[in-house]
Amino acid sequence: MIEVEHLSKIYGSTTAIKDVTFRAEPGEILGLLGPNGAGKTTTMRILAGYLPATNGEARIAGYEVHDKPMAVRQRIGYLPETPPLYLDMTVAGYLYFVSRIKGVPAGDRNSQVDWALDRCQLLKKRHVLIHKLSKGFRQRVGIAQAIVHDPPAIILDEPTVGLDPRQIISVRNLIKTLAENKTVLLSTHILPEVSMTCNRVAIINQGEVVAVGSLEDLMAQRIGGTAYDLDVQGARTDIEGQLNSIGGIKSVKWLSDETETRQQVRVTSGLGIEPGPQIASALAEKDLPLFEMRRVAKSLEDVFLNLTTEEQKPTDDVDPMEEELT
Ligand SMILES: Nc1ncnc2c1ncn2[C@@H]1O[C@H](COP(=O)(O)OP(=O)(O)OP(=O)(O)O)[C@@H](O)[C@H]1O
Repeated sequence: MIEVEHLSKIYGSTTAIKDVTFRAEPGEILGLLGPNGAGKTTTMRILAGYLPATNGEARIAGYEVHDKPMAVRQRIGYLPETPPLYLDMTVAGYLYFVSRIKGVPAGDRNSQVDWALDRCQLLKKRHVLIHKLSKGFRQRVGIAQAIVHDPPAIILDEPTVGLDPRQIISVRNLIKTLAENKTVLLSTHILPEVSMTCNRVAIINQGEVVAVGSLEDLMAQRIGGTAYDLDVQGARTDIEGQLNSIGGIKSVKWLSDETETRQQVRVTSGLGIEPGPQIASALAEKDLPLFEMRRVAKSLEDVFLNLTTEEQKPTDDVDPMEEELT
């Protein structure tokens, strides 16, 4: 339903996005996750037909956004970061106005407005002036204007930014109900938004998509390695020698002072390698007493930091977990 292929946008000397490729299917909420300036808004504006791409293709329901702008506009609903609201209009008046602009036939406008008000739980606010609404309700009006013509694809730029926690929950729930029979693409720079709302994620950094997949897949692919924290007694050279004798160990990092008799050490394995049993037996082989061995869970936050900071790292071999240690 939403397809982006090798999309690039260059503003003067700034490459805002480069070779961006992803797709989202009906019933899916795809999160476009990236830090500020990553290129999320640029990608969405191109998809919504507000901005021409420099290269590549973007299609909505099979229609190329540049070649078929009218067909695309009928099939897409777009909520920009700042919703384009007319504050002196009533909620229903504004939605009626938007439905007219979006080409809803005159005879269908009232029913479409009622439908959008109902979907966004705004029926009780229909006669209220928009400037009297709270930020959360204004965001609902912003979403209602995006869906008033019942498009199959919805694009939401940072839909919960600036809302209080209760409003965030309510807007997230609304987005989930919308996705039951539509395709939703939403951008965010915060990871919890993705884990709470989205089925899949495309992580974008410095204009490039660095990973696409379900959260579970990304966790498995990107952090296939395993880390253990050990509390072991003995000389560092003996401990290190035994740990490095195990195949697939990527790094051995000391967490305690060398002078201590018991050493705290973090051992990290390479992708797809589970070193737990060998660690225990390698240390036992040299009579190095192991007091504690704890598997360190890596979170989605680690994956995000790893993916979005890769270019600033000195080498590819750096353990993503080192960031939390330094
Ligand atoms: N009109 C413009 N002219 C020049 N550079 C621009 C323009 N719009 C965006 N950029 C640059 O393109 C890059 C991507 O910006 P974009 O707004 O798409 O990122 P973003 O991920 O949406 O970030 P944010 O969450 O801060 O809006 C940034 O380096 C930005 O400075």
